[in-house]
Amino acid sequence: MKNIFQNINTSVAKNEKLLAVLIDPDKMKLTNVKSFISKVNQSIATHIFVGGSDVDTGLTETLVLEIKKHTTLPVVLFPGDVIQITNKADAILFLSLISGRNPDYLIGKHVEAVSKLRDSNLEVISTGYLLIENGKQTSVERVSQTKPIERDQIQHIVDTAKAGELLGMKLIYLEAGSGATHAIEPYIISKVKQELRIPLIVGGGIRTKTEIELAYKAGADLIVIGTAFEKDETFFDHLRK
Ligand SMILES: CC(C)=CCC/C(C)=C/CC/C(C)=C/CC/C(C)=C/COP(=O)(O)OP(=O)(O)O
Ligand SMILES: O=P(O)(O)OC[C@@H](O)CO
Ligand SMILES: [Mg+2]
Repeated sequence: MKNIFQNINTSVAKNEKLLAVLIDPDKMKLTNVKSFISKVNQSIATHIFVGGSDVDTGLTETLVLEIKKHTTLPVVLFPGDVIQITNKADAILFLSLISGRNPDYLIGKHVEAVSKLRDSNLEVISTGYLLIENGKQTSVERVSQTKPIERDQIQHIVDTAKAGELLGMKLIYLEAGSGATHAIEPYIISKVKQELRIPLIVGGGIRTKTEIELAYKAGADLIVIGTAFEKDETFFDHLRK
């Protein structure tokens, strides 16, 4: 048992900040995994997330197995759909898209997922997932057919996150979307964090060390970065342990 959620909570209590590298099974070549993960291992990353908005069947499991050959970091599924579930990972963010009003992404996919989760050893971590408007349409918006919350609707963002906590969700994830033009702004992070007692994940469009530091300072407990590493692996050099 890996106790991934418990370890996140312990880090938050000690004010130790966490960083997840997001690997998209659609974009990562299996032959590149070894060298990519060796860079992850030498960096301040604490978690590896695996997922995409739109991934073909089977790709996720093969990728997770390859990643696990090269690291002891926890591998957490961050699935856009049920077909991305594999029990070869350590945990799954059981996302409910609470910024939207599509029943399939609030509860429907979850019911479908149970037959796969029932017999697996995956640690299931209930996560309230909020898509925030970032200046361009995101894959999540397209796939889920939902509208993100406008950036200036601060109270609605805060109330949605808090509603997730009150429903018993274990984590809240503020998502600007992969490759977002505007990452979640620090003042939004800090408003949400002030209201929450549970850990806060922030991702989408974060590309620089300064943006990472500002997001941590505002109250992000765990930051997720995918595109910046996909585009330029030298970014890892700025994030050495
Ligand atoms: C309950 C299960 C198992 C599945 C549904 C889970 C839900 C509700 C997901 C929310 C909506 C969604 C499509 C999320 C995708 C999350 C994700 C992996 C984003 C990262 O992918 P991108 O990087 O945006 O994808 P591209 O790079 O393909 O654009
Ligand atoms: O790819 P980037 O823009 O880093 O976004 C990471 C993640 O939050 C997307 O779901
Ligand atoms: Mg992506």
